[in-house]
Parts: sequence; C-alpha cells; structure tokens
Amino acid sequence: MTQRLSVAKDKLKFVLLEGIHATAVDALQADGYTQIVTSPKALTGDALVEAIHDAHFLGIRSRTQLTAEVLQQAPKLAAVGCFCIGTNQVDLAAAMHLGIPVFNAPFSNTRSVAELVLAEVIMLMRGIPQKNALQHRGGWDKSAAGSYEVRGKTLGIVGYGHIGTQIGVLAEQLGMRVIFHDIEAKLTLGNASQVASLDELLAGADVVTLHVPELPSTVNLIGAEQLAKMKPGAHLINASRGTVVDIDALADALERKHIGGAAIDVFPVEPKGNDAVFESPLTRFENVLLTPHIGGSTAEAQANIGREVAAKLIRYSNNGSTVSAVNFPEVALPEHTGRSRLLHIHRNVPGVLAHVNERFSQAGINIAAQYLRTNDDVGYVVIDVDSTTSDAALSQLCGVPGTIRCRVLY
Ligand SMILES: NC(=O)C1=CN([C@@H]2O[C@H](COP(=O)(O)OP(=O)(O)OC[C@H]3O[C@@H](n4cnc5c(N)ncnc54)[C@H](O)[C@@H]3O)[C@@H](O)[C@H]2O)C=CC1
Ligand SMILES: O=C(O)C(=O)COP(=O)(O)O
Repeated sequence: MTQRLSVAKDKLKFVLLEGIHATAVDALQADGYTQIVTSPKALTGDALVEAIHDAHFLGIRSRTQLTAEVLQQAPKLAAVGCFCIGTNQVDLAAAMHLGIPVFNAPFSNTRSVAELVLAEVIMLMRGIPQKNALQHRGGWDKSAAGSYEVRGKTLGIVGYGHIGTQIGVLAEQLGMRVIFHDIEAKLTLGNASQVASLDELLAGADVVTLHVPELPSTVNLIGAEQLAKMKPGAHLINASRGTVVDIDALADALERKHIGGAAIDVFPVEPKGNDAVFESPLTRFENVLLTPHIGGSTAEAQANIGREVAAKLIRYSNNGSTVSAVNFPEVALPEHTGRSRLLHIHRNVPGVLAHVNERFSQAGINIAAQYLRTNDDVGYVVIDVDSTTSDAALSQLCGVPGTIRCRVLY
C-alpha cells in the first residue's frame, strides 16, 4: 500500500555535504525525496549553520564537525548520516540527547583501505618512496640495499576490527606472518595471532599498521615511547585517525633513523579542502609516503557508501527504524501496517512508558503495537494506533514528562 507520511516527502530537506557520491541522491530521488541540496565541500562555522538550519536530514563525511552547538542550531534535524566509517566528527552524545540518531557505513570502504595499506607495506619494504623522490629529481639508485621482500616478514596490526582483519587475510596471502593487538579478545582469521600487549606487537613487527577508532584512549597511542619500542628500521602505517600518532615524535624517530619509513594518510590537522595548503613536519622525509586521507576514497567504496547510508536515512524517515544507529537505541520495525505510527524519543527516567500507557488508556486510545528500546540516557518508543485516533494519540504522547521529541510518522 502507498505510504502517506505525515510530512510529505517533498517537504523534507536533505543536505549532503563533502561531495557525497551521486548514488545517495539517486536513492533518495528514487524513493520520492526531491529537496536535496548538495555541496562538494565540508562547511564550518556560520556557513555550516546556515546550510543545515532548516534541514531534516544531513549527510556528511569525515571532515564536517557536528558539535553540540552546531546541532542545537538545526531544530528540524531528524537524523544524521555519516557517509564514512568514523563518527568521531559528531558529538554523538549531544545528538542523542537532542533525539537525533546518527548512522554510518561501517564496512563499505574497508576493502579500499585494506588494499591501500597492503600496497604501502610493499612500497615501504622496498624503499620505493625515497627512490621515487630521487628519480623525480633526475637521480638513479639501482641498489638492493634496504630493500626487502614482504614474504616471511611480520605485519603487526593494531586494532583487529573490520579493516584490520581484512588486511591480515590479504597479508597472509603474500606470505606475511600476522600478529595483532586489540583491546578485545578477537576471533583470529587465518594464521594470525593475537599478542598480549601493544609493546609485544611493537617489538615483533617489521611493519606496524594502525586501525583503531579515534577515542580519548587512542589519542597519541603511538608516541615517543612506543616508537622507541619498534624494531630499528621497522615501518609505521597510519590510515586510521590523525590523532592516533604523535607526529612530532614520529618526525623525531625518522630523523634519528630508528623508523625506516612511514605511510601516513591521516593527520591531526587536515586541510579544509583541496585548495588549502598541507603542512606537516613529515613533508621533509622522502621515506614517508603521504596521502590526503584517501584510504576509503575509491569509486567502488564511495558508490556503495552513498547507497548504504541513504538507505538507512530513508528507512528511518519512512519507517522509524533505528537499526544500526551508532548513538541511539536500536528499534527494528515491521513495514507499514495500515495504521498510524507515532515516534516518541524521551529521557530514560523511570515511569515514562507507564505514563504513555496510562494517558492512552484514559483517552480511550487502543495501542495496536508498541516497540521500545532504551539505553542509559534515552528511550525510543514507537506506537502504532488506529489512524482515526492518531491526532489524539500525538497530543497525549507529546504531553508525557521527559519527552525529547514526538511526532506522527504516518
Ligand atoms: N583513512 C581512511 O580513509 C579511513 C579511515 N578509517 C578509520 O579506521 C578506523 C577503523 O575502522 P574499522 O576497522 O572499520 O573499525 P572497527 O570498529 O571495526 O575496528 C576497530 C578495532 O580497534 C579496536 N580498538 C579500539 N581501541 C583500541 C586500542 N586502544 N588498542 C587496540 N585496539 C583497539 C576495537 O576493539 C576494534 O576491534 C575507523 O574508526 C576510522 O577512523 C576508516 C575508513 C577509511
Ligand atoms: O570512513 C572513514 O572513517 C574515513 O576516514 C573516510 O573518510 P572520508 O569519507 O574519505 O572523508
């Protein structure tokens, strides 16, 4: 049956920043959404607030910083889609308290990162970055000195999640020995083995590659102390987040030639756009492969991410489902049942559901179905009622103490 949303699809505004792939626009249009504003750039400050002040849905990638202050200035915002893996650029707690679920694409670009890292392992072990730089200057260094096969060498993976595991599998196919360190006990794939500590990994690996999220606990995870524990001449790869490595300490370790080379894709401060200047203490080292945060930037990954995150925003908009939201109670919902559906987001204080049910009962409103999930801070309840009672139901629902947001979906 045709679903009639209480707000027509052509009244809902989607703002997609940072050059999100056209597959996202295609998916939204195919579902009947017409108000889609796109921008190739990340926005900051007043420009960001101006762009999203009347948006119902917002799509970003890794650069747009959604602070509590910014989110508060987007009163209509119903959900955020991060068209990438990392969600550290969003104040997730603030979004949750404002009743805004945040979705991401947890694995659409993992293969792209894994392939790049694998290529970098080989490039670093062969000393290609410095040979390439020399040759661009007219030099010629045909020599086997400092150049090694990866077969039989040890790859140390820090963070054995979606990306780390794929790299482990691919590296073993090249004949590498794989060890990893993770704060969780993990199912090991292939012949990989989990070592007891970060120190043990650093002491045993010929190449260390980082695949942890940005968290308070991963800031400067690799600093001077950790670099000193790496084998002399070993290589470091970081395609996770810039804050994970102390760049000055890395520059120092490279200067002293304790570290043989590095491949760095992410930086503590990244240029705001392709027309901005890149500055880093690492630019002076020819044995460092520098890339502009393109680990996940392939045609395949971006097209898949566009479809995947757009589908999550569409499902939340059409149906209310929060499955796979990263900051919100996850409620899985059946498709449209021919009744009216009401959404209620509330502070998770005792008695909210009792209040809802008491109010509905007193108003003579029959609840056909009710779905509830809570986390420590917020609750999300979805209620299906007979369509003739939806107005009365909404006014009861919005009067419940602790309400953050309430609306009729259809
Ligand atoms: N350069 C790029 O373009 C891209 C970068 N990324 C970054 O890569 C990160 C990792 O991605 P996934 O593998 O998908 O994440 P994931 O969540 O699947 O895996 C992360 C792993 O790190 C582990 N971990 C967390 N803290 C740790 C610590 N202190 N020490 C050791 N292990 C720790 C977790 O237990 C988990 O197993 C993302 O959070 C994102 O920031 C992701 C995609 C593209
Ligand atoms: O997926 C991620 O977390 C990334 O870092 C990729 O970010 P991007 O979409 O290329 O800005």
